[in-house]
Amino acid sequence: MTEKEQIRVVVSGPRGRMGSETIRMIAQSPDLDLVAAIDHGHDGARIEDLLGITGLSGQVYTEIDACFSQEDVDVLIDFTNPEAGKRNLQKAIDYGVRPVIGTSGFSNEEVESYKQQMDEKKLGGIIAPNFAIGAVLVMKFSQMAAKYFPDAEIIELHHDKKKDAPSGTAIKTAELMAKSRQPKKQGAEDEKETLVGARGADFDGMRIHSVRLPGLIAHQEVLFGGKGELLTLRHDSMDRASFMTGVHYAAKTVMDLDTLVYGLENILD
Ligand SMILES: NC(=O)C1=CN([C@@H]2O[C@H](COP(=O)(O)OP(=O)(O)OC[C@H]3O[C@@H](n4cnc5c(N)ncnc54)[C@H](OP(=O)(O)O)[C@@H]3O)[C@@H](O)[C@H]2O)C=CC1
Ligand SMILES: O=C(O)C1=N[C@H](C(=O)O)C[C@H](O)C1
Repeated sequence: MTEKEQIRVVVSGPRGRMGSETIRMIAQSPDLDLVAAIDHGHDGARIEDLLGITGLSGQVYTEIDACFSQEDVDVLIDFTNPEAGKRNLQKAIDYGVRPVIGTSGFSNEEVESYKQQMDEKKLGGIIAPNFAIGAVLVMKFSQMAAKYFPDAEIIELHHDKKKDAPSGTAIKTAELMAKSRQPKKQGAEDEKETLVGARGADFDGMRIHSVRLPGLIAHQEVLFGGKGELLTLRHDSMDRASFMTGVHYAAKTVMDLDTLVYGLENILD
């Protein structure tokens, strides 16, 4: 691809909070071209009519096969739900389209099986639980800190329309921390919950707490306790624009990858 060529992008979940933000980002990015959108309704509609934004190119497809066979597509960006996201990712692999998946809810086993297929095809792609640079840095810093502070708890806080709990970001953070942390069951040996769920979810002995409130967007705190000290790492997404630098970077970077990467941190310099 020459520098002047645009990357041809399809967005799945165009009416959603993240999908519509992604479309606005693409419209402002000279290196990206919005080719089409995948929705589960509105087949054949113009994307600009669907979103009420003038000047957008491309039409809506309800059938991803029809979209990928009729349009020339480089990259699929998916912000839907776990079921649709997995279906769309598989279709992208089948058609040789590079996936950029922001949808949460992929297990490590699923990521591995998609990676094997993509390795065979030498197809680039990314699944990223969080595209905000600050959130990715908190994950990295948490991994560093967990080596020295095995006593840690994660509190993730999101808007009350979020369907999954805990967040994909919290799970990925805990996975990274588990790589450097000595295994340890968090809390008192003989602690008992007098109200079920009071101590949150258990990940490898660490606790994860999910808060859902109107007014929130996406936030995470990782607390580390040691003798006489407390370390708190916190990230706040106050606007969904916070994810767009990472989404844009991922859409460009997958063009030069020949495998599936799990986590934005693995493609940052
Ligand atoms: N990686 C990251 O940085 C981020 C990831 N996320 C994740 O992205 C996902 C979406 O979040 P968000 O935008 O807030 O959610 P929304 O519910 O606002 O958007 C999801 C959209 O997908 C649509 N949809 C459902 N099924 C299909 C389908 N089969 N094909 C096409 N579109 C479909 C929904 O339509 P309808 O409402 O009609 O069902 C809806 O418009 C979540 O998994 C969330 O966790 C969110 C923020 C950042
Ligand atoms: O649903 C959201 O909003 C978010 N979902 C992702 C997650 O589950 O981690 C990323 C971010 O936290 C926003």
